[in-house]
Amino acid sequence: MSISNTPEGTPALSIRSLGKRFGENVAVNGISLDVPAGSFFGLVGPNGAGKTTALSMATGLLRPDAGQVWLNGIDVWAEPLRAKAAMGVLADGVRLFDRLSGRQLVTYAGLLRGMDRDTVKERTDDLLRVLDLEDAGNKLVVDYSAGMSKKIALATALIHSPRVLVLDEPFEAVDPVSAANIRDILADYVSHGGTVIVSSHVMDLVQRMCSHVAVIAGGNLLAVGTVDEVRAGASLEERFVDLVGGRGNNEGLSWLHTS
Ligand SMILES: Nc1ncnc2c1ncn2[C@@H]1O[C@H](COP(=O)(O)OP(=O)(O)OP(=O)(O)O)[C@@H](O)[C@H]1O
Repeated sequence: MSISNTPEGTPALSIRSLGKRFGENVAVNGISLDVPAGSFFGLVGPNGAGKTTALSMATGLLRPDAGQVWLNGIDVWAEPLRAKAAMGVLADGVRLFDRLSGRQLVTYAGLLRGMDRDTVKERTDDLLRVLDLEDAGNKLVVDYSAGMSKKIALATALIHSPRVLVLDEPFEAVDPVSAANIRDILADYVSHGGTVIVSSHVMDLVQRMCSHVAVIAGGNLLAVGTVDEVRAGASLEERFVDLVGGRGNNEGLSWLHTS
């Protein structure tokens, strides 16, 4: 089955009983969920919830202890090359080849994907322009700010025009103008048939941007569905706090009071 022959209705991403533990610590506790093709899917959860671990397993970066993952119906761990050809990944905490310039890094990502040089050059120019990195294109990535690094990593995830984008915290450290540009790019991508899976801590952003959302905490899936289903009349932030708990732990820092 080729990617273009993916049967109608096949989820962009299917996860079944996915689990990972680090020593005694269960990071992801047998999660199952489907990400509908063409959706803008948010993954939210408190710090340490298991988001990065789950996304790393879903994208073939971290081997699961248990469970299975299919991307467009392709088993990610059985057929990694085919699955990875269909995805663009912005991973959290993965080091970039930072002795390359931004332009070289994006070019390298395109060539690695088997694209021809002219197309790579054209798309690299486009990506540097829309991500406001034209001036920094010839600077080494090691000298980039956190937000610039995030944007150039996003460019490497987009260059081959993947069917599914998996983005771990794409807005972290990114300035508001660039964030708005990235949102526009992603919304346009989804409106033309792409699927975006994005983890974020910014509930307001997820509520405005995403069609679907999953809430995880302590490695467990607490809620999943359309954003309207999950928020059930409240704001996503209120619903998140209800589901996850943890408010009211801020008593007892009287030593912090300066008057
Ligand atoms: N390589 C690792 N070795 C040991 N423990 C790990 C490792 N990676 C993650 N963990 C643990 O697994 C749990 C889930 O971490 P993970 O990074 O997936 O959470 P997260 O939801 O992405 O958090 P955040 O929002 O803070 O980025 C945490 O308890 C974390 O300490």
